Amino acid sequence: MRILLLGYGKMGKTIEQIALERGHTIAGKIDIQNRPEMDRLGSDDVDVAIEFSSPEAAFDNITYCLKKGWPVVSGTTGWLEHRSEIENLCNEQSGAFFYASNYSIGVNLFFRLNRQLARMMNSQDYQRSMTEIHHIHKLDAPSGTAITLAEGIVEETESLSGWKLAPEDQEGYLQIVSKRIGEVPGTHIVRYESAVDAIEISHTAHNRAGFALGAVISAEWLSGRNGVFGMDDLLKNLD
Ligand SMILES: NC(=O)C1=CN([C@@H]2O[C@H](COP(=O)(O)OP(=O)(O)OC[C@H]3O[C@@H](n4cnc5c(N)ncnc54)[C@H](OP(=O)(O)O)[C@@H]3O)[C@@H](O)[C@H]2O)C=CC1
Ligand SMILES: O=C(O)C1=N[C@H](C(=O)O)C[C@H](O)C1
Repeated sequence: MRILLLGYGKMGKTIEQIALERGHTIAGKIDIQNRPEMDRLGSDDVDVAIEFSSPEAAFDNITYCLKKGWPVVSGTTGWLEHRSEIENLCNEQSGAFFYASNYSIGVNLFFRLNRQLARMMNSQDYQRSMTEIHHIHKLDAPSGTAITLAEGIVEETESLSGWKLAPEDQEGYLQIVSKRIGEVPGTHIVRYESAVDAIEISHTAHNRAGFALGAVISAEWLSGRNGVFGMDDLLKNLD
């Protein structure tokens, strides 16, 4: 496939390496400096755009691609208040849009484990909390992955009605603590604490290769499909 890399930072570069290893070609590498280069690419020059840019840029980038008729795989976090607008545009254009807050297969297994544990703990008297740790360059907090985990816990827990980012803390809300340390690629910890014991589950990314591989596999999977998709569609047969 001819892949347009929209956002050529830490993720864009890792995706390029994995895409080339899997036999794909790169139709363009776009970042903030050379964005006008996209205008020179025609509808037929790109098979799929993989978009990992910034919270401020994602909405315009995805809109641009869908209007151009390019299928889009996006992993940018921190812009999801506009998600339904993008999904509507995709459907209006009969386009293809794939989104995941985290493309790592391990994290998507962790999402399922998290939900199952939350369901088991629903009627148990434990204090629930979450910590996410990322590198100091990250622009958004909490991480998109932490939000997905929190949504899973809130949906499975009758006593919770939402989440709050620390230092905000309110009864009936799951507190998420965001830490920014060095070059940490991404760690998520869910903790249940009682007077007598604690249960903790965690996922630790050792590098960005798992995210990038998942994004390239998603782009391959999206080929020939129209509609709005996510990792649950791709991993349907994983149960
Ligand atoms: N879903 C997932 O699995 C994962 C998601 N992410 C998310 O992906 C996003 C990118 O992460 P990462 O690669 O680490 O970040 P980087 O800051 O390393 O890279 C972002 C890139 O986007 C470019 N960019 C900024 N604005 C625009 C624009 N308007 N048009 C085109 N390109 C633009 C930047 O250009 P310049 O350098 O010139 O500013 C930079 O090259 C983040 O939101 C992050 O949370 C990250 C890892 C995994
Ligand atoms: O910015 C990052 O680096 C990451 N962002 C994603 C998120 O916000 O969850 C995924 C991963 O944790 C790395």
